[in-house]
Amino acid sequence: MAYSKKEHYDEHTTEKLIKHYHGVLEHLGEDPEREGLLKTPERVAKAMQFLTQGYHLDARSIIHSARFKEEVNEMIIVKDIELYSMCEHHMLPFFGKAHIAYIPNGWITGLSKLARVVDVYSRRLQVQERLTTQILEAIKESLNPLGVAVVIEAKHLCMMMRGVQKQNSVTTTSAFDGEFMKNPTRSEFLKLISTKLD
Ligand SMILES: Nc1nc2c(ncn2[C@@H]2O[C@H](COP(=O)(O)OP(=O)(O)OP(=O)(O)O)[C@@H](O)[C@H]2O)c(=O)[nH]1
Ligand SMILES: [Zn+2]
Repeated sequence: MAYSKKEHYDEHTTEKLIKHYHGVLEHLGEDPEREGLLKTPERVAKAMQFLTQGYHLDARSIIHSARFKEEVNEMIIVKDIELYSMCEHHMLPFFGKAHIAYIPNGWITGLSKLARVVDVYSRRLQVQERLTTQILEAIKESLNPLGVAVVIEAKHLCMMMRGVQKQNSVTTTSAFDGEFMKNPTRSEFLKLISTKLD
């Protein structure tokens, strides 16, 4: 699949979504013809395509586009990668941070590519657990590292704005592979992601 940095708006999809969101506004008791809402179906159609653009991106080709041979055997961590996703149950946002680490085995990748991989899988309808393991699997398959670790901390609007209405709960999910299955390596990673940079 081609890897493009452009926002993805498909004309045909936009036209179809506009009709649906026009209907949604009506069903919610709004007047889609009032001035403030005239362009809303089109705006929402484009916003939703932006927020789900991950379906058109391929994480493995992103990593392969900046994969370098390098004899490094130390843990590489990129932490506090902000993410915005949407829960597949309510189509409401969940947002937070991802922390990624890997121990290379001959190959490294561009640091920004790890953040792009987070976007590839977060810009879809998701559950946080699957998002976490998909990121791990893409790094594992593309770099064949000695170990990979992914931790995601997120707040879910479906638990804040509606439903149980809990404003302060944070969900943490994690996935570990290879060296990170061993306690000392995992502990070092968890310690390093909990320290703050000033
Ligand atoms: N495991 C998991 N659950 C999620 C995630 N995002 C939302 N949920 C949960 O998905 C569940 C869906 O439960 P349902 O009982 O079918 O839906 P609901 O009646 O709207 O549930 P409430 O949110 O409890 O009102 C809820 O418990 C949500 O909190 C996620 O990323 N992972
Ligand atoms: Zn939800």
